[in-house]
Amino acid sequence: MSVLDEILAGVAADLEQRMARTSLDDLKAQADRQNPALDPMPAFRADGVSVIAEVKRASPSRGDLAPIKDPAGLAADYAAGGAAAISVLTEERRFGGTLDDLRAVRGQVDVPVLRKDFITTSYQLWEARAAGADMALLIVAALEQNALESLVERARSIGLTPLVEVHDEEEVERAVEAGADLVGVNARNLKTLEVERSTFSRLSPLIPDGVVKVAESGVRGPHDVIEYAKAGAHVVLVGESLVKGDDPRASVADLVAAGVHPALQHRW
Ligand SMILES: O=C(O)c1ccccc1NCC(=O)[C@H](O)[C@H](O)COP(=O)(O)O
Repeated sequence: MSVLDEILAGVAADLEQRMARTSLDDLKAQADRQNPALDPMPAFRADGVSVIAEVKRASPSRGDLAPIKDPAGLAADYAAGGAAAISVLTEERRFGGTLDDLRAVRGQVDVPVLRKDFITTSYQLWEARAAGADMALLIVAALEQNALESLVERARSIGLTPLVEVHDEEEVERAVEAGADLVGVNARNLKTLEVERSTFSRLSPLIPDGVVKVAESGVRGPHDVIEYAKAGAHVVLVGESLVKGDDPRASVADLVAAGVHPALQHRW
């Protein structure tokens, strides 16, 4: 079984339990009580490289990263440093996240919040909106094309901006076919879990003009922001280096400052 299949099996088992506890109608009622979702796209399309800063406790590739006792406080630091959005990993078994983390972050920051999880059902999209998310991750490798297309449509219909994640050429084609206007190239190979930053520069030219390109994984510091941006990234998504650093606010500010480097003025 691949790592992705193992993660998906655990996610499906946990989802079954939540579905037994909370009906879809209840989730929809909770979603109705939320403020309207925030649109991240204007900030992502603005000058400079936007930073999505991630709340990430652990990962399959690295094990425990940081205990993060106060996810809302961490998110507030990220936002104060200039993050355009906050990503919250809500997968429990391998990443140590929860939907409660997302609720706490939502209550603390005014920037858009991404539910980063392994979403295969519209129920999970409703959970995301009910917890206050503005965006939801859809991983092409985890979805048949029909399911991908219907989840992109469903996400939008409930106000969520879908971030459609790809790892190779075929997945780029599928994301475009599904009508994605926010595409994340994840440099982490799902088979080996190794980060290969060159994946972004290889796939970036295949993503049509007008689509916002997100470089996911492997940003160690400002230098990687500049390199991803030179290869066409409008947004970078950063987890490990931020949660392991001493000063998340300053670290995000350094990444944001790198994204307005004079060498990057050609981007849109
Ligand atoms: O991080 C992992 O080990 C991982 C393994 C399998 C699927 C997804 C995984 N990570 C999720 C992410 O996409 C990253 O958290 C995100 O891109 C940030 O990456 P990084 O800055 O390298 O922590």
